[in-house]
Amino acid sequence: MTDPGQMLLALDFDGTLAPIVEDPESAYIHPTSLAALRRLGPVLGAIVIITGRPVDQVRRLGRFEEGPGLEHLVVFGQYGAERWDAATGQVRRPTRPQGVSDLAECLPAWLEEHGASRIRVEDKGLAIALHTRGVAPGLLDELRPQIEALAEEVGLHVEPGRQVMELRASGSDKGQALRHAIEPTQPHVVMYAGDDLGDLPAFEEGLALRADGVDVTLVCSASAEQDALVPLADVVLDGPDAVATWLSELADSLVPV
Ligand SMILES: O=P(O)(O)OC[C@H]1O[C@H](O[C@H]2O[C@H](CO)[C@@H](O)[C@H](O)[C@H]2O)[C@H](O)[C@@H](O)[C@@H]1O
Repeated sequence: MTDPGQMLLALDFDGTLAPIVEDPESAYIHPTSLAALRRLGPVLGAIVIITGRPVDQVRRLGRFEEGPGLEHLVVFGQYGAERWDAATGQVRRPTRPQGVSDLAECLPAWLEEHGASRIRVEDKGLAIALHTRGVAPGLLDELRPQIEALAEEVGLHVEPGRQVMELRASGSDKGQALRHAIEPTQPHVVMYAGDDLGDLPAFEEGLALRADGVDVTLVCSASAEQDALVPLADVVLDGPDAVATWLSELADSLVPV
């Protein structure tokens, strides 16, 4: 069996470690996943979270610092633009792009003008997310051409997700984040789990690593909402509950009792 010290476990947050809920502020990590990660932390070569969330938010919702085991966790936030290293406490947080400030200024009037004031706005500093869960399902798809035009006007691009569209600067994605994550340890085994379109670049990076001889397992946290990762996945699990069971079984198999 491969030495667990040669393994890297990379995980998306929303829809994979945390169940999808209406309010993004209360999407806490699944307790069983957290318990499994605390057991795996001391034995695996590396555990990284690669998320669209800001690092500060995912640190709070992930409860990683409320107990032992994850002292070496690294979180790549905002699709890799931000990075937090638990071991050093260092945070890389770029300044807010001008386009995001411009967007924040014109967005309330734009939403009003497009009959879309029900859309919930999440300002993430480096990006602005437009959410319709629970308020206006389908509205983002209807307005997609107009949202793309707005993004272009302020020099941003659209990152679509599960009942969300984020307007953010180009220059980072989860594939690049995964590449950066493996650099320090050059693991022989890489496991990546995700659920949404934003995870596709990481899956593609996983396939490239596999072609280079790395033992890669791609895990899809499946939902009725998004199936884009299914054809590329080695393992398809039924959402965050099943991911929690998978992580517990991984811990049972790798961590000495
Ligand atoms: O890369 P991720 O960790 O998956 O983050 C992607 C976005 O997830 C969040 O939105 C999603 O989860 C919400 C809470 O469950 C849900 O209400 C929403 O419909 C989902 O799209 C988050 O709010 C975004 O900022 C993240 O970028």
